[in-house]
Order: sequence, then structure tokens, then C-alpha cells
Amino acid sequence: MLNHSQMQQLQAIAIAAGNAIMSVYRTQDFNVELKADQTPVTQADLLSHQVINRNLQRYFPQWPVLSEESVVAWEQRKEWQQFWLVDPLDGTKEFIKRNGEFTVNIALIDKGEAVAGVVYVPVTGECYCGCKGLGSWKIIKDQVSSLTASAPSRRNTPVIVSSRSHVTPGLQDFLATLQNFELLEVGSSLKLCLLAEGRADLYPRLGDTSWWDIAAGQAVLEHAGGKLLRYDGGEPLRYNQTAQLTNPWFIACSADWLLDSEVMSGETE
Ligand SMILES: Nc1ncnc2c1ncn2[C@@H]1O[C@H](COP(=O)(O)O)[C@@H](OP(=O)(O)O)[C@H]1O
Ligand SMILES: [Mg+2]
Repeated sequence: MLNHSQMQQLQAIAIAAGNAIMSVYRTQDFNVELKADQTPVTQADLLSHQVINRNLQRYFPQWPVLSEESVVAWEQRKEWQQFWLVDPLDGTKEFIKRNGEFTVNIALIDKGEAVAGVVYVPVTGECYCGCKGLGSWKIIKDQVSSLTASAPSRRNTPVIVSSRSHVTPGLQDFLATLQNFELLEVGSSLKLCLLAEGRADLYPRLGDTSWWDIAAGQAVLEHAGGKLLRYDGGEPLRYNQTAQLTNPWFIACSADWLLDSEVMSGETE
């Protein structure tokens, strides 16, 4: 869908947005406001959005943009076949707590599928990329390494990743059914990147998320060989199929977990 040079362009846009975020992160004080849905937003979210929006329109004018910070009405976007799906700063709560676990997310959606995605981690400088036909890779300081979602040797104790700030009853019920696991709480789409690089095995998201939280990380994970499947039936997560912007519950996993029928046969709710 995208070629290597377009992916490099996308990476440059995500890094520019990350630099804008860091200019706010490094200040002593930044303003935190509440949006209409009572979720926090900072100057960093808005600056990052502006950088991404401006550059996507400049370098990829053929595709419209749907961003957490500029939602387009369903009447208009229901006609879209291809579009950018953007979360300019995923993990705003982690940004406010200054724990570094926040990301820039840009995904290309084609007929509902996340066909390409870039997830940039401003504090570490890690950039995770995934694209249909090209695979997935990680870039840090010009060093490129390819990503494989299956861990090199299957761990005795599976690593489950979960949200740091949004734990849900659905997740707690799910974990209560498992016996032996290590739980790693991580903010933002970083969880999907940890699966993509084989550092975690399972990410059950049994609670609401918005499209832009997940799409870029899904592309990174899927093109590294992992899966991101609806909890209510096992189909891959898709976008722009309905007016609502929230995802169904899902389970994301490294390739290894696909072999584990006990988990992935998943009793649905
Ligand atoms: N009930 C809910 N509905 C929609 N999105 C939710 C949600 N609970 C958490 N999220 C989203 O999950 C993101 C954080 O992910 P995590 O909990 O894995 O760290 C947040 O994104 P933003 O920080 O971009 O607002 C937040 O908006
Ligand atoms: Mg988000």
C-alpha cells in the first residue's frame, strides 16, 4: 500500500510531532484542560496534531485525516475508502504523570483495514513501523531491526500487558481465569509494540478504546506476525464500518499465542 520512501516520510512526520510534544514535556508547567468527554488534553496534544495534519496534507493530499483532535462527521467519512487515522498523543495521562509511556500514532486505513502504521515514542526515540507487503521494523538512532511478534523461545510464564490508567472489570474477570502469568502495566499503544517485538505475549483489552488508540499499533503488530482480534468472535479489528468511534473489546497476541487454543478459543461474553 505504501512504499519504503512513503514510510520514511511518515516516520519523519511522527518524529516531528514527537519533537513538538517534547518541547512541552520539558517545560516546568503545562496546562491540562478537560475536553467535553472529560478526558485530559494538553498543548502537546494540539501541537502534535497540527504538525501531523499539516504534513499529511502536504505530502499525502490524496487521503483525508481523521484525528482524535479533529473528528469528521460520519455523514462525510462513511464514503472514505482510504484515510489517515491519527492519535497525536496517545497516553495523555502518562504524559501528565511524566512517566514517558506515551506515543504518536499514524495509521493508514484502506477499506476498514489498518494497512500501515507508525508508532513513535518521543522519550526514547524508538519508532515502530508496519506496512502490508513490507513487514514491521523498529528504528532507533538510524539502526533498523525487523520485528517478529513471536518470542524467540516460548516463555514459561507468559507476559500479559495491560493499561496503566484504565483497568476494567472485564480485564479483571479475564485475568481471574488465568493461573500463571506476569502482568506488565504500560501506558498507550506501546503495549502493541511490545507484542510486535516479542517482549510480551498477550494484551486483552476488555474495555473501550477509540479507533485512533489502536490502528497504528495494530498495523505494526499484524505485519510482525501477531494478531489483534475481536473478543466477540475472533475477527480482526476493522475501522470506519459504523458511526461510532469506539472499538469492540479485543485480544492482541504474539504469533505464539495463536497456538494456544485454550486462550484463543476465547469464550465470548
Ligand atoms: N472508555 C474509554 N473509551 C474510549 N477511549 C478510552 C477509554 N478508556 C481509555 N481510553 C483511551 O485509551 C487511551 C490510553 O490507553 P491506555 O489505557 O492503554 O494507556 C487514551 O487515549 P489518549 O491518551 O489519546 O486520550 C484513552 O482515551
Ligand atoms: Mg489515545
